[in-house]
Amino acid sequence: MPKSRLSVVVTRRLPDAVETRLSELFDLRLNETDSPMSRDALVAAVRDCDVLVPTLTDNIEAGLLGQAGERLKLIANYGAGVDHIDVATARQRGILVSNTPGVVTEDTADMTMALMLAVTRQIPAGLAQMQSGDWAGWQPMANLGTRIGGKRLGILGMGRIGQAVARRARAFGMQIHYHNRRRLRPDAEAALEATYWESLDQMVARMDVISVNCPHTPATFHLLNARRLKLLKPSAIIVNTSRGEVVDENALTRGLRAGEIAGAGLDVFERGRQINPRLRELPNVVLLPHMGSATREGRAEMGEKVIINIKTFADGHRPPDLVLPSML
Ligand SMILES: NC(=O)C1=CN([C@@H]2O[C@H](COP(=O)(O)OP(=O)(O)OC[C@H]3O[C@@H](n4cnc5c(N)ncnc54)[C@H](O)[C@@H]3O)[C@@H](O)[C@H]2O)C=CC1
Ligand SMILES: O=C(O)C(=O)CO
Repeated sequence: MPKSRLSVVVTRRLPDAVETRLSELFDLRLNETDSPMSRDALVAAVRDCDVLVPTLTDNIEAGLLGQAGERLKLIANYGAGVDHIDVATARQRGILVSNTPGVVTEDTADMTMALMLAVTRQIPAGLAQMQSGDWAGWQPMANLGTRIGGKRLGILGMGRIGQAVARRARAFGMQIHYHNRRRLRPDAEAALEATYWESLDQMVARMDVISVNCPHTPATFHLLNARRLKLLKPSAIIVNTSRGEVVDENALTRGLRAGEIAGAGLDVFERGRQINPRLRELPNVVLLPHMGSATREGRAEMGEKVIINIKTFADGHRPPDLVLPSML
């Protein structure tokens, strides 16, 4: 295949095979350091490339897009979430945005279940006993957790990942409930034996576990705010593998400390690495470093999707994973 003249800038290091394939197809520029590009480096990149491949650690905001050169025509995000990209401004400037949905679904749903079990079955506390050598041997009343079988799971955002969580949770014997922007089609709802709640307030008040799986958008920012968090049963736990901004992290921390919420399993945080320090101190909280989709297989497939999106665009067609402002 002849080498396209498209100039592609990738902001972080990607799997070797992905970088190799990109370099075979395009004029590729990599960020050799694998730390997020400085704003100056990003400005230089958008001024002088046809395609930018950012990740969620880049802030592709209106000011940056305002400095983009005429050449920039596609932002092919390496990741499903696009809340770090001003998609509306990109659209106004004639820049397409694509993402990598689907290939992150199953891994992120697996991690959602892992967090749910880690919190309800106190896995970190057990691990700590084994690592410190403090285990006193089996005791009938030690290390008691809560069974998830038979419990009510409320999924906030019943899209790809939400539905994959529902499939897994059903296999664990949980009852599936959900709140979504749009109700699922009756056949999809029936297949998951899922109960739809039009009112998020009513759903959160009745669940044993809440799983946050909607994207971060202006409409979902602090969807679980202080008022809603107060509606939760004191025995309920929250698992968030979507974006930290959907949950008011300070209000969640207060609720956990006050015993108004039983526990939380969090893969994502409202201010990135600036995690509320009080969250770290809580025994009923399991924190992970945004690793929901982090499998070698998934990262390779994300790269393949990026390549397909750029290649399709280079061939004069609409990228298959186009993100439109109306979708957000
Ligand atoms: N922790 C991790 O490593 C990962 C996190 N993610 C996050 O998960 C999010 C969801 O991913 P997918 O399931 O693939 O997306 P999706 O687009 O398939 O599903 C999102 C669902 O949320 C619903 N939704 C949107 N706005 C809503 C609102 N205001 N109220 C109620 N529901 C609303 C949509 O209707 C849709 O059904 C991504 O946007 C990303 O932020 C994705 C991959 C990995
Ligand atoms: O794809 C995403 O949105 C992530 O959060 C990382 O895979």
